[in-house]
Amino acid sequence: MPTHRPPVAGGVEEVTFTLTAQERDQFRKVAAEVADGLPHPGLADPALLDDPGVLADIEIAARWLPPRLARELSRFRTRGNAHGTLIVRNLPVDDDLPPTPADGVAPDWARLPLATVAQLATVSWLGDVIAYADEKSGRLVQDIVPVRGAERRQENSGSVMLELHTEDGFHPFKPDFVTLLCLRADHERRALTSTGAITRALPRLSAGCVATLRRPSFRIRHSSSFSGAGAGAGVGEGAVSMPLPVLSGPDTEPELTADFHAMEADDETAARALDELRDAMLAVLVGTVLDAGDLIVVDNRAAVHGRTGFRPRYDGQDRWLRRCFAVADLRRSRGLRTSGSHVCAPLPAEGRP
Ligand SMILES: O=C(O)CCC(=O)C(=O)O
Ligand SMILES: [Fe+2]
Repeated sequence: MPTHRPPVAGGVEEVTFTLTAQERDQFRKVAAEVADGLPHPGLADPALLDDPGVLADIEIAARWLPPRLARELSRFRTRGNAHGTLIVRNLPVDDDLPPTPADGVAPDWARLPLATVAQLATVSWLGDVIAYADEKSGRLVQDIVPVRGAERRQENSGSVMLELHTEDGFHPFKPDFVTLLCLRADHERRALTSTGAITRALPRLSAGCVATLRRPSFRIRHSSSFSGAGAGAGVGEGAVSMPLPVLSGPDTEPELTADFHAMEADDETAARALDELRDAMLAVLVGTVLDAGDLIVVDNRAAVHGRTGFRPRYDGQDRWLRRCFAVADLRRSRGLRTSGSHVCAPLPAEGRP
């Protein structure tokens, strides 16, 4: 069960970048031009967008993004910031939105050409897009909506508080960046997307806690979304990762892999260290309600993210985000992908490629 109290909204102003109306129109023009040329003939499955020609066209068009935005994205990719989070407001999205899909899957990405191209163009400044065959059918751009019956799940289809987590922390090729583009806020604007950065939590941790978190004494249960409908023949629900450290890398700016719902500690000391980390994270958490056209980028190595609870109505106007991941180096996952594809095959049974 989720255990954290909601963050106080705010604290994100210093990492928020808002496009002017003129910049949004410029971006809209670039995205619309690419979108008009899609889908390319011969796409294996237009729903997946997993086509090198399409992605190359989007990447080239992304060179014409408003320069202020390109500079922000480039700076965030190379240097990061204190919150491990960048919020971009006022991105172009499609005016004529279909109803929020009740089953969690939009009819076809081509129904949302502007939002899709705008998100992929933004992502191309962060790295290479990546997806996983055993999660959301391997779609490069995934729909995140509340699903009836899944309310209490610790997944993005739920609507109770979603516990702080590293995205797909159990996966050897987990995303380096998670992007969430909002198409619709929840009715009451209660859903706060929250992030907690390790560099801000670190000064609150005891030396003993840090030393323990650097031991490979933690395992992450595979997300249940990795074994749901449409999943491949991977290890599935119930599988756990290899033992992992929570912290790795440089002393002052370590990398973080944590999940306060799905992470298991191997012993009492490790369990206490994880509790201490959670308390420290709660003290530094920042949160924001995403509105239509807002995109949050989380550096998945620097920060954990989660979401407060909200009340879906299942009336076609529910909260709707679209998610897309990037990695700094796609080649590392070559053993799990067929040539030209950005989608990783299901993990083999031992949980390693
Ligand atoms: O709904 C949100 O704001 C966050 C969802 C989330 O963690 C995800 O889709 O990875
Ligand atoms: Fe997430």
